[in-house]
Amino acid sequence: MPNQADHQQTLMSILAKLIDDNTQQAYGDVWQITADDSRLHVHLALPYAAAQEQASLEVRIKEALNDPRELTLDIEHTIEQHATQANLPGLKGVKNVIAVASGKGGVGKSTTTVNLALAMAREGARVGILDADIYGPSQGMMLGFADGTRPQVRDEKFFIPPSAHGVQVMSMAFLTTKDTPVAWRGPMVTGALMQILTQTDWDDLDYLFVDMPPGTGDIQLTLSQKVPVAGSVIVTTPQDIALLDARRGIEMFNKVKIPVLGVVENMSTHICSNCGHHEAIFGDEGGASLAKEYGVNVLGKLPLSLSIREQSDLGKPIVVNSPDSEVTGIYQSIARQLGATLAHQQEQQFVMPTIGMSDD
Ligand SMILES: Nc1ncnc2c1ncn2[C@@H]1O[C@H](COP(=O)(O)OP(=O)(O)OP(=O)(O)O)[C@@H](O)[C@H]1O
Repeated sequence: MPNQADHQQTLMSILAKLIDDNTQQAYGDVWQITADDSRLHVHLALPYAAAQEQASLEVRIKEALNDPRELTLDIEHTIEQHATQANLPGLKGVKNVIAVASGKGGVGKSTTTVNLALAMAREGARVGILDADIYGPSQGMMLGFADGTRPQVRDEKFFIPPSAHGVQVMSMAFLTTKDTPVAWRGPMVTGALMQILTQTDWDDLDYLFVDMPPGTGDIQLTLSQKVPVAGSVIVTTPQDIALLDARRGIEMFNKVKIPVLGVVENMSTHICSNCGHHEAIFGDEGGASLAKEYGVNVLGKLPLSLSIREQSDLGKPIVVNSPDSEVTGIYQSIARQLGATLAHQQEQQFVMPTIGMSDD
């Protein structure tokens, strides 16, 4: 009969070999077990947030350990600050900026950003959104902010971002009126955005998602050079033309040495509203071949879904409005993989200095 300590060692080695669905690698040495005659308490320490995996992990752990004792699991996360391109100084109050970009407009970049950010918050991370989509800022509307919402201002200089569903949000739309000129020239756009970015009092964020303007022109390139970004996500639809533009997006980030953490394929399949059948109208290999070509992962595929559109339009994105839906499950999985991918970028593991935001 093995003694208690040996037995616990055996259980730990079983858990170490368990595959983390978010990295497709074994979890390794991240477990602790405390036990008595009737209870087994498992502690999991992760470098990314994964609260929504609690129930499914409990089931997997129970199966793997095959131990009759009552099992409890707690998942702890510690999110590090990661390096930025060209070692740009980070933003005060923000550990990691993640740029969400698309090679062309209308592919669902803003919808993906908002749902991804909300999903990340539901995993337990502290999250913000900056709507940098200056020509069509839609984050305020999608998060249900009333027209005319304005951030509070501290010391006549710093914006305090309003929150929705636990996510801090800043948007050019909060600072402009319908009379503000929309024909911004490039330098004005980047200047205004950098100002919003650095003059917002972000409150202790693990991730700030930046909803980039669509495309890969001068504005996008300048932003990619100036905003201190830890990683990027490319949103595309599966049509060849969108994929071509997504390639340009990846190449833009490669050029400025921002890691592309993955591709999200949006409007990937059509679900028949009569029978529920999924149909890949534009083929189902586009995102995968793009990802393979550039050595990045497809983080997930979202169907063309009426509820995604309707719920965003109502100011209640699907992740908060239908938290138990299949689509929300896809966003949650994308959020966890994104956090895990950033955390495991070994070469990006340095903690960078933050710029000071003096009050004078
Ligand atoms: N998976 C989806 N299923 C159904 N409708 C979607 C889906 N994703 C986005 N949409 C809808 O498509 C439209 C365009 O989406 P969105 O504004 O997010 O695109 P975008 O790429 O950010 O556009 P732009 O770059 O021009 O601002 C919106 O009406 C949105 O609700």
